[in-house]
Amino acid sequence: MNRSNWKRIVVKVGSALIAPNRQGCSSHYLLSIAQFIVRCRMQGIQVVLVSSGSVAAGAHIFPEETKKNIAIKKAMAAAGQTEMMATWDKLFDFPSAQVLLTHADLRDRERYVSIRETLDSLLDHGVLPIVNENDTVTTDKLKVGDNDNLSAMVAAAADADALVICSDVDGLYDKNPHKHDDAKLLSWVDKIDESIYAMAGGAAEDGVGTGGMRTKVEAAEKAVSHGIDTFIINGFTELSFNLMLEGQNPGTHFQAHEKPMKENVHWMTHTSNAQGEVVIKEAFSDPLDEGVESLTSSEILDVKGEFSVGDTILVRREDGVKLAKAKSNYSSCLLNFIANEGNQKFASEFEEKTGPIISEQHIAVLENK
Ligand SMILES: Nc1ncnc2c1ncn2[C@@H]1O[C@H](COP(=O)(O)OP(=O)(O)O)[C@@H](O)[C@H]1O
Ligand SMILES: N[C@@H](CCC(=O)OP(=O)(O)O)C(=O)O
Repeated sequence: MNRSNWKRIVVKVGSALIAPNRQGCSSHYLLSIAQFIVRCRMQGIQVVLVSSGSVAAGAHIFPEETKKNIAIKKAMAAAGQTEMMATWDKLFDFPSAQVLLTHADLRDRERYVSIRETLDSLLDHGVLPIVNENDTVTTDKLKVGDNDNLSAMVAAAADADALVICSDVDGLYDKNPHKHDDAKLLSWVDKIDESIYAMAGGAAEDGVGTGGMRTKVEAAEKAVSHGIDTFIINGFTELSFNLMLEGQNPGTHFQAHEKPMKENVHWMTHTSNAQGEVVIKEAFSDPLDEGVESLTSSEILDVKGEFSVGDTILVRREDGVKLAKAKSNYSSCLLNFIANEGNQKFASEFEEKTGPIISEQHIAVLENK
């Protein structure tokens, strides 16, 4: 494991580590993680901490029967966030900073750049950013939903060299080690495909956490395509961190792509959320790779969702294959109007003046065609 080029890393810590019995936060398992962070900083490696645990920390404040209510769950998070931050802050003799984000922040290009600038400022002044999802304001449309994927988006925004995801198992196994005694640890993954996802299974089963091994693989896929080495390690054992500091891999190492995606293409592919989609004629799809100006309203069969100029949309082929994600230069309302066959004369003149439907500067052609 080549750790020599690490200048900045992101460490993700799940609920089970910071609120192990869901009766508030405990630093019991955090001491070795805090020591790892301190020793990284002493070696000149900047660290961003992504910490779950606010919901788990706040859970005991609310009656058991109310905990399924989403508004109560958000209140739990708000109440627990203070305790989560305080639990971490008292372990360090340097300042920490609360960074609360939603997916709405990360998928907005202007805010994404602003987040990067703030993280750079904090890190350059020796402050430890402690990132969590801003559960108080999230909705189904605005949230990332799990801190595994959030940590990968933060690692991309921070342009980190490595992402270390702390789990309650040693890493990714070929099947769930809690259900199969013969499960074998994968110490190295150089290609994340359906076979890897099949090993990870479904969503988390522990209640207050929201990740699971699948979201960790999703996070790894996002990070490695940005050129970020990703590790899943056992956060409960000090040995994991000692081995990491010695340049050894204690868990599962997902190899960073040698040729990472261009930054804006990665953002469009893995962070930006499509607010709607256009369905195009099957016969058309090939020239999409030859230039976006060839996509005109005459090729559009359907416009789905409501979106504005500048929003990200999905370009889907008639047979359902996702072709690209791109910034739309037209609103859904206008596209519906010009895609209507009765308006073709107006449409061609309008498009001639206004320009291509999707932006050539902000497009990610999707590989899973
Ligand atoms: N193939 C697998 N390898 C490792 N863990 C797996 C696998 N499939 C499912 N799991 C489950 O995923 C859990 C780890 O994810 P999660 O529940 O989010 O906990 P944490 O966030 O604390 O790591 C493991 O405890 C295990 O029960
Ligand atoms: N914002 C939430 C994150 C929940 C979450 O992702 O939990 P986990 O799967 O344990 O990392 C919280 O602080 O509880």
